[in-house]
Amino acid sequence: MNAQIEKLYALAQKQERMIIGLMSGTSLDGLDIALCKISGSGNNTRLELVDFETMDYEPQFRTYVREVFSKRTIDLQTLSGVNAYVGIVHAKLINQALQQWQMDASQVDIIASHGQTVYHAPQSLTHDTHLPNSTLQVGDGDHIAVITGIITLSDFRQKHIAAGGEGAPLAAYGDFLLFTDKIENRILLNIGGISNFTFLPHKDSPYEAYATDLGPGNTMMNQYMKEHFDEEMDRDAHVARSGKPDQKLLAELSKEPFLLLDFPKTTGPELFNLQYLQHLQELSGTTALSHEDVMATLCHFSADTIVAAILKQCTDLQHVAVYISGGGLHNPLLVELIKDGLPDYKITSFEELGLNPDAKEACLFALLANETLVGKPDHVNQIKDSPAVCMGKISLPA
Ligand SMILES: Nc1ncnc2c1ncn2[C@@H]1O[C@H](COP(=O)(O)OP(=O)(O)OP(=O)(O)O)[C@@H](O)[C@H]1O
Ligand SMILES: CC(=O)N[C@H]1[C@@H]2OC[C@@H](O2)[C@@H](O)[C@@H]1O[C@H](C)C(=O)O
Repeated sequence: MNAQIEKLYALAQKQERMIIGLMSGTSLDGLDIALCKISGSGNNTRLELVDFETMDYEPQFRTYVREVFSKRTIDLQTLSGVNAYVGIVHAKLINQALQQWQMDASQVDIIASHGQTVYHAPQSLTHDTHLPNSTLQVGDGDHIAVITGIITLSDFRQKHIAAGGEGAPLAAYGDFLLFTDKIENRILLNIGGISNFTFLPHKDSPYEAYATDLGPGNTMMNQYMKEHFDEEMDRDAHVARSGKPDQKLLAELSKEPFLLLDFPKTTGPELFNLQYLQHLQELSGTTALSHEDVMATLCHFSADTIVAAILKQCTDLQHVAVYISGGGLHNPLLVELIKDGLPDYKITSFEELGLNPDAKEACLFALLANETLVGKPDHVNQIKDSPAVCMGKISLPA
């Protein structure tokens, strides 16, 4: 037997595994690296976050990725290069993190790599019924396996689509197994570039768990800050706080058909971007707004979308608690507006559930890899409209 396959077989039989989960989101700020100790599988999964680091990207990384990021027309040579380049950069950052943690690659069993989404194209975006739902993550797993010397699982979203999903959000799989409660109906709200939530009804509830994207989280605010202030983000909402939301633009933004679709659904910056904003400013006669007022409007738009979605899911439920993770948790205005819109619900940081909110998504991929190695697809057969499958492709270091 190939020694690497033998190793994989042995890993699947261990009591517990050290798995590195990786996530790189739309904001392109850095690579989230979560070192997780995982035992069991399914409802018996135990996940301990041993170490976590966000390794910052060099500006050159952002420049290369932005050349192909959520654009309909790109240079194929660049895409091909970026696929390998992202894998190589991620592998080197893992090696650096291991050095920082004074660990040897031999102490890590598996790497679970999300890669970098460069295009997400559900049919709700393309309106093309001949082409299937599709999504593209770059950062090839073979490069990661060869450079780190660690068996790598990657490209998790393709199986989800192959089995009938949209390739996202995958959060429900981990959230359902780790955070379902006996009494509380939980909303695990993640505010990344795009906002999404997992609805976790309490254990005896007749309702089903599911995860759905909601709309923009930080992405439009980030894009606007980059374009007009040459900043990666509106740190602590200074700019948005100094402006006033414009009701005409807000009303135009709120007409977006995606917002009216039933849950679950998915989206990305392919829809919510600056060209889209410009178009709606023209439609609403608000092109003369100050940059500060546009930022205030975008922050309100993200908050309103999130509040409306939570109310839509939870209005008839009791014991609802909302746990927030993702970078949006650090935007004080956004969180304030969400709290104002949901005065009757418990709203708190996801940290209360015992896991670092910034590490949540990277941990998810570690858990998904663990399920692929030792779980069973029917561990997750109670998630609405999401196929019960194990995900990820296997790359061997040699
Ligand atoms: N102090 C802060 N003030 C305002 N916004 C912040 C702050 N800290 C983080 N953010 C926002 O959070 C973003 C990073 O969030 P996160 O890491 O969850 O995004 P992501 O991983 O790129 O998202 P996704 O996984 O959805 O693509 C930043 O780009 C910024 O918009
Ligand atoms: C296609 C893609 O990369 N989607 C991401 C993105 O970032 C947030 C939201 O949009 C979510 O749908 C998803 O990531 C998380 C980890 C998920 O799949 O649950």
